[in-house]
Amino acid sequence: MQLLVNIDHIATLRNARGEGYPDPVEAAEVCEKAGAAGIVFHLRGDRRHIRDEDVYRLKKSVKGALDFEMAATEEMIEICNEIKPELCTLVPEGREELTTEGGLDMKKVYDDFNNRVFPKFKGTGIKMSLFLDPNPEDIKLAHKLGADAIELHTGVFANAQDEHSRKKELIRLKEGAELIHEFGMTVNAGHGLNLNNLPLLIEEVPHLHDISIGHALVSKAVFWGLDRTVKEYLRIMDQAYNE
Ligand SMILES: CC(=O)[C@@H](O)[C@H](O)COP(=O)(O)O
Ligand SMILES: NCC(=O)COP(=O)(O)O
Repeated sequence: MQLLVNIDHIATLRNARGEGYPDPVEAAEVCEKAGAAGIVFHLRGDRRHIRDEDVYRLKKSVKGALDFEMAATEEMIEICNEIKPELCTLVPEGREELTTEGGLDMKKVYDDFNNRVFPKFKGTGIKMSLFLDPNPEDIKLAHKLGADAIELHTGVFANAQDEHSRKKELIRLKEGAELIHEFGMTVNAGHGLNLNNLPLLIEEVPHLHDISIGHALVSKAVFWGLDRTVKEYLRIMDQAYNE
């Protein structure tokens, strides 16, 4: 299991004043030095945070895993194929949304992904991941499509308002992870994770590989600094895993 830090919101802060700081590439360097295994970014169609030049600079600078999150548009496919990250995570993207609101609906996207999207990545060496809710039907279709990995959407678990709904979603995530693993795909997870909910996820959900965390980690770093914050995430991941 490894921590990948999403640096989108370093760019949000930079863009708020149109200055060149804080620099997401410098943030990525600090996170890797603190022990993160890699970096995640979401290049959105509206470029609200990460911009094209960040992506090219990240490609040059990041030493560990690079996870390129994107909508499956022709524009993004072209940039991703040029960058050749280790992992490409396809996510649904709504222009008006504040953040990604759910996983891909595989029934809706299957034909398009099968006929248009996946063929464009064939032979590139880029591993393909799909951002999904823990629905068995979606996971089965992702396997049929030939995905290498599934990133389980942990937002419902993270935002659960009461113990009952949190436990219910944890069971779905656990069963989802087991199914993904049975199919031989890598189990990744992310969205809305923080220092409070992460230990429970790790204790209950098996086979986790990449855990990607952005907004809460960057927010905590405003007070603690990135180095201390990344090290604290790594410490609690280690503790929860070994409990
Ligand atoms: C796929 C996912 O859960 C998040 O990485 C999300 O795509 C991040 O996007 P924002 O950073 O714009 O919220
Ligand atoms: N894929 C999830 C991610 O990169 C970070 O999501 P969040 O922690 O910003 O919600």
